[in-house]
Amino acid sequence: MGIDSSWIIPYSDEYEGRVVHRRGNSLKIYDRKEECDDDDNYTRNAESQAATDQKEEQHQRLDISEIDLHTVEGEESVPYVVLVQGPPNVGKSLLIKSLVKFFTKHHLNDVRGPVTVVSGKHRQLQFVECPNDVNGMMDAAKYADLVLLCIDASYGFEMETFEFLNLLQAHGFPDVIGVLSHLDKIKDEGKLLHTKKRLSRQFWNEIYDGAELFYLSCLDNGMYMEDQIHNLATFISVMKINPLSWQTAHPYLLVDQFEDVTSPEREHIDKKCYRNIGMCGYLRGSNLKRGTKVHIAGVGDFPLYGITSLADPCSSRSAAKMRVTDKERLFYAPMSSHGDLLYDKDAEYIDELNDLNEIEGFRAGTYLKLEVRDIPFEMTKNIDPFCPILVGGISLEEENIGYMQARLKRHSWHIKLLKTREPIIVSVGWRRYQTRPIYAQEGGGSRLHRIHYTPKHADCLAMFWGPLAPPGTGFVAVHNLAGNKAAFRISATGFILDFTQAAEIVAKIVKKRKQVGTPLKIFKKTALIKDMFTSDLEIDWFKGVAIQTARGVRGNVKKAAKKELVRKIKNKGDQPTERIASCSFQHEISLSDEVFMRVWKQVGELKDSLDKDDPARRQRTIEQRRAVVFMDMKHRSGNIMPICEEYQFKRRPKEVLFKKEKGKQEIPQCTRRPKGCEVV
Ligand SMILES: Nc1nc2c(ncn2[C@@H]2O[C@H](COP(=O)(O)OP(=O)(O)OP(=O)(O)O)[C@@H](O)[C@H]2O)c(=O)[nH]1
Repeated sequence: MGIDSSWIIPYSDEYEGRVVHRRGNSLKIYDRKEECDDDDNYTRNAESQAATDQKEEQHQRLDISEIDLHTVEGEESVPYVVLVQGPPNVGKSLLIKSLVKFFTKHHLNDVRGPVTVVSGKHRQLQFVECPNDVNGMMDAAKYADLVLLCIDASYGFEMETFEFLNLLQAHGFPDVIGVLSHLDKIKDEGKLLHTKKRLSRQFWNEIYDGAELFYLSCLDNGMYMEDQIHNLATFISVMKINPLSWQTAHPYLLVDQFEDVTSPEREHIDKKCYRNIGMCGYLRGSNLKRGTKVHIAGVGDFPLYGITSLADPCSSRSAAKMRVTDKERLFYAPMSSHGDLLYDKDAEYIDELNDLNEIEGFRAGTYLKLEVRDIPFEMTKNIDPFCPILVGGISLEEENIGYMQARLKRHSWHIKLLKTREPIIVSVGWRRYQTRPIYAQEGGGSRLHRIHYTPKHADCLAMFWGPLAPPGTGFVAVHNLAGNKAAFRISATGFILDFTQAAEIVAKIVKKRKQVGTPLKIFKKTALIKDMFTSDLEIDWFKGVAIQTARGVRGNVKKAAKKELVRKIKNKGDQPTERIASCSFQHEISLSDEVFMRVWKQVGELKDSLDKDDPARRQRTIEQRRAVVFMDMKHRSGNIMPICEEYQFKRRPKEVLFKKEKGKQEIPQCTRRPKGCEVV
């Protein structure tokens, strides 16, 4: 099957240090122009490269006999989240199935939700397939301990990979291992070696020099070859995994079992009633203290109604207390219908609840069931086992809502500049929500000049209203969440600077304004101007400031006009004689002239009245082509609208996919492969 040519971009020159190249129906991203040329000449160099590559491959193959899977001491019992990420059809599910088969000898039909396996005496691994929608990718970048970045070698790097790397950069960079799949599709030996070399060089350029990269070169009975999986599995079983600072500072759960426990009577009366839910998962990061509020990604902030400590369903130590067969002990994937240990009071394993140390709270590593009440029905209606649920604990400080000052840089692959007050969706901390920032640049002194658009290649300040996040927290901004868009979806990245002095910052932001006045009386080159100032005091402040008429006659403000003179001119004693400025001009002006003065004016409140309005009205104010469907969360989250999983977008017309810059070159908007397409 060929590629639909409508989404293919034409050949483009260097772009962000890379070359995007179209050859026939295939489209690839190269690190450097030479690589692009190299690719054409690969056959000439193939023989000479073959020897070098074979050596590299030999180095890469691990001597597994030297590694003992069960001798790693002192590791925590909480499973590491191994996120398998990659563009559609790259082989993510197949990789998880092959790894699960290697560790447990079980065959997994579908990869739904997290799959936990015991990989050794001291290590459990939880495999999660990263969804391809932006919401799922944003959350995954926050909970991943290790990322297996899958790249289709027969196609090359795709947009999803670059988007995900940007998300990782903003949320802290966990360990990343590259996995090249579909190598068996490249039949020519020379081309295969050349592709391996080119992709590994590109991968190292993106991650770091010498980053681990594994090759999966053929299938055996519909699964990856066992010896190749053995190498990868062995490596992830023993490698040191470093937790991220945001993760260690917060308690969080990746839900591997979800229950709707609303009473059927309540549901019968009102189908759209608020629901009570139970969520199970390993407590990660820091301890969970009583009274901690949690944020359910995409839904909102909720207090915890109940916390129950359960036996670890995938540990050889506690498995005896659960009703599982011996075989299932090393394998736990309730959403994939394996080891479905439904919560049972008799089997409940409670030691840490009544005697819970109030100061310490629930320890990280404990398997918990969290009960949350009054959740909007949309959450249970839209639940998707392929999209894992992230539940993050929030500190008291993060419960508040206010102004934040951030430093932001537009991503140079995003075609448009970001416009002040245009709604964007930010992913910061555990949350993702829509806000309407004001962009500014440092002006003279302590002044901040409001700018209408973000600079093209430089960073700027962004002030926005939202749930507070600690200074230094990274964030990502996107304009829309549509999965079918061809364009690069990350609009900007940045980090929070401060929120404590928000009110002062707001007072400092100024914008350019034109004050307009009209002549009251003209005495040759001097004129009395009305309607430009609000008081005589203001006229005093603006003494000497340049003014101009619409015809271009320049002048400046002199002083407030004398009261007797104004009274005489107006000829009505009771009319106000204030706010009339005496101004001098280069030439005589006429009574029909309009006089302008350019001033800096305080922006005032950042949060405009729209933020307080109901969701329906707010929705109407957003550009029509981006019709975001919000949950009605007004009563719970004040004036912040959380983003739910359910979105509807109108397709952008095809012609907008190409934008000409300076009338010269077309900027590539699409290197995303439509699902199901094959390279010919
Ligand atoms: N020939 C070959 N086929 C592969 C390879 N890896 C995966 N496939 C096939 O590609 C197809 C898609 O694989 P999946 O594992 O479902 O891919 P995925 O990334 O999970 O796809 P999505 O869930 O749609 O994003 C399956 O038919 C696999 O058998 C490979 O290395 N070589």
